[in-house]
Amino acid sequence: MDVVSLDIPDVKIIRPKRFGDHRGFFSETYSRKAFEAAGLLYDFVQDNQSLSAEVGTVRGLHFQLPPFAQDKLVRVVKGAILDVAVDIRKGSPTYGRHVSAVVSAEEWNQILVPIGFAHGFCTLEPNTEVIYKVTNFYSAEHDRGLLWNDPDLGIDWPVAADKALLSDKDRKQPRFAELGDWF
Ligand SMILES: Cc1cn([C@H]2C[C@H](O)[C@@H](COP(=O)(O)OP(=O)(O)O[C@H]3O[C@@H](C)C(=O)[C@@H](O)[C@H]3O)O2)c(=O)[nH]c1=O
Repeated sequence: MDVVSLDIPDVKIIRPKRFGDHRGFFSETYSRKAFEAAGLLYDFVQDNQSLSAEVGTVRGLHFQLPPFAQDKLVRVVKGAILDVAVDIRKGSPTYGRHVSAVVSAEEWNQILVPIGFAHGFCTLEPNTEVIYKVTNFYSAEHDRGLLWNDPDLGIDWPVAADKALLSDKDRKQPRFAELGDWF
């Protein structure tokens, strides 16, 4: 398993080994042992999967408030996404900044987005399936978001605002300037 830190080093790209043969391949997509050996201590409690039919589907930017805040380990089993993590840790030297990375079935990479980041992605291929592990249970009351294309965040999304496919909720998320002091 390879681990590479992004420009905000708490966000990491992980690439599990893949063993290919004439049948296809085998891969341990998550191993607590391998994570712990790399110094990554996470207690994942829930697995999620989403399918996005259209290219240019944007989900995000999302996070849950304490005590239901979640670390997320995100991978793609079909298609590709541009994944984005925004640092919302007040007092962090990179507060308000973000990192992004293409995560895809082809690359077989994963992105680790820790607590204190708002997370979102845009699909780059049709019928993209994203699977991710989280370290806390879903809580609708603690579910929060930020407006995906808030100019204050300056995220270079691969889709125009008038073409992006969004949930009703995500179309009207609050601006970064309205963000509370949660992390
Ligand atoms: C996230 C989530 C949603 N749901 C339900 C609530 C709702 O009825 C339906 C769809 O929820 P959403 O519209 O929030 O789904 P979605 O927009 O895909 O939300 C996800 O976006 C990405 C970017 C993340 O980072 C995830 O943590 C999650 O917030 O599924 C659960 O039951 N459990 C969950 O863990």
